[in-house]
Order: sequence, then C-alpha cells, then structure tokens
Amino acid sequence: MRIAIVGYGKMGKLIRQEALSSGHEVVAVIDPWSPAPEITALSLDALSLAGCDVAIDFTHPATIVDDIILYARLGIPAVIGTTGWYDRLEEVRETVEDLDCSIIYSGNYSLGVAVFLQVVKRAAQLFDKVGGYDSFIQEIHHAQKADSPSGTASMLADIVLENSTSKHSIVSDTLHRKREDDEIQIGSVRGGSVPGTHTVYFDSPEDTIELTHRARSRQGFAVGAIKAANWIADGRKGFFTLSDMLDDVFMNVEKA
Ligand SMILES: NC(=O)C1=CN([C@@H]2O[C@H](COP(=O)(O)OP(=O)(O)OC[C@H]3O[C@@H](n4cnc5c(N)ncnc54)[C@H](OP(=O)(O)O)[C@@H]3O)[C@@H](O)[C@H]2O)C=CC1
Ligand SMILES: O=C(O)C1=N[C@H](C(=O)O)C[C@H](O)C1
Repeated sequence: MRIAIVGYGKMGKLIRQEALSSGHEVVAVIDPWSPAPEITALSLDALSLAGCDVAIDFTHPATIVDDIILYARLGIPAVIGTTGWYDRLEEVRETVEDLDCSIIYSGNYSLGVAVFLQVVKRAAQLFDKVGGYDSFIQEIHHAQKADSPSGTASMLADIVLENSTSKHSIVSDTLHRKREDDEIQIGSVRGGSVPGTHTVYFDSPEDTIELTHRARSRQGFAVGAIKAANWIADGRKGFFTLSDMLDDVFMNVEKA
C-alpha cells in the first residue's frame, strides 16, 4: 500500500516504521509543525494526499473532524486513530455516510483491546443480571496526552452503559458534588510515560472485580493501525469501527 501518515508525533513515527518494515510505501508524511526531514507537506489537502491508497491519521482533537470530512470528500480511505472527538460522532457520521467514504475509526487499535471490549461487554451483561454491582472506569496515560477521558475509556463506558439497566449516563467530572448511582464515572490520571492503562471495576459490598488492559508500549496500536489500513483500503465503503473489522476478520467475534 502507498500510505500517507498524517500527524508525525509519537504514533506517526511508529506507524511509519511499522509500515516500512511490513513492506508498505510511505508516500506522504504530513504535519504542520514537525521539523523532521521525513515531512513531505505541512497542510492536509488533495495535493498533499495525492497518490496515496490510504491515510493514517494520529493528530489532534482540534482538527480531526475537518480531517475526516476531507478524507470522505476526496474518497481517500482513512484510518482514524485520533481521539477526543466522540462528542461529535453522530454529526460526523451523518456528514460522511452520504459521501463516498471508506473510513475506520477506533480509540484504540490494539487487537488486545478489541478483545478486551468484548470481555467487558459480557462482564457488564452478567453483572447486570446478577445485580448489586456498581461499575466505574479508570484510565492512566503519559503526561503529554492532549485529551481526557481517553478514547478507549469512552468506548468502555459506552459498552458498560449499553449493557447495564442501572446506568443512564457517563461522567468524567464530579467536582463538588456526589456521583449519582446511575452514572458511570471515568477517572483520568496523567503522569510519566505510561502508554495506556484501562481498568473497568465491578464492585459490590462483598467483592471487587477489576478488568485491566495495560499496554506495554505503543507498538500494538501501530500494528493494529496498519492492519486496519489494509482492511479499509481493500475496496470497503462506509464508516466503520475496529469491531466491524474484527467481526469480518475473525467471523465469530460478536460486535461490541
Ligand atoms: N487509536 C489508538 O490506538 C491511539 C490513539 N492515539 C491518539 O492519537 C493522537 C496522537 O497521539 P500521539 O501521536 O501520542 O500525539 P503526539 O502529540 O505525539 O503527535 C501528534 C502529532 O500530530 C501533529 N498535529 C497536530 N495537529 C495536526 C494536524 N492538523 N495535521 C497534522 N498533524 C497535526 C502534532 O503536532 P504538534 O505537536 O505541534 O501539535 C504532533 O506532531 C491522540 O489523539 C491520541 O489520543 C494515540 C495512541 C493510540
Ligand atoms: O494518547 C495516547 O497515548 C493514547 N490514546 C488512546 C486513547 O485515548 O484511548 C489509546 C491509547 O490508550 C493511547
């Protein structure tokens, strides 16, 4: 594949290495501020993306919605790794589904996390049936992370919400007030160089169950993003999640 890398930060650099070592061609590296010699363009447009089969975008929440709409308008298959925009998900979906789009997005491209989402879904369903368990989420990331809560924590909270009859909303800030019983709280901690740790708690007066995914490095995100690029650039049309890819590739995996 001829890949355009959009955003040449921690993830963009790793994805370039992963793309080259798996035999792909990196035809563009687009980042407005990076001084790296690999940069081919400072702005994202039809010209800077010319000749690519797929764009892989790990940039910033501030510009990602415009990026997605551009890929859709240009009909360029795109892998969206950037997080911090899911409050605009339905608006983006409505805009791009009418266009000739080939877009896959996920808050976490680690295939381990894709399976973890299924485990959490099943756990939420079971604890909901048993009753008496409160649920909440904690995520820890490096001090440079731009957004909170993390995209992965938002996906996990959505899954718990959809599978719990006692929960009706998700909150990430309960400053100066009590958390309501029907709220799922996401706690975010930023510090050091933690690549990404997510824990879902199911807690009763008798016991606590903690389900944790702990990334050892960013490598798993890069490997998954290249797999997603292969999948979306293979003639698929629509606005997909990584769960759709998992369903398709590992046919019996239930959708999260
Ligand atoms: N889905 C997944 O699996 C994962 C998702 N992420 C997400 O990916 C995003 C990037 O993460 P990470 O690489 O760690 O962050 P970095 O800050 O290291 O890299 C982002 C890069 O994108 C640049 N950038 C900002 N805006 C634009 C733009 N409009 N066009 C092109 N480049 C731009 C930044 O420049 P500057 O520094 O000057 O702003 C920076 O070089 C985040 O949203 C993060 O949450 C991260 C890991 C895994
Ligand atoms: O910014 C990061 O680093 C990460 N972001 C993603 C998220 O917001 O969930 C995925 C991973 O945890 C690392």
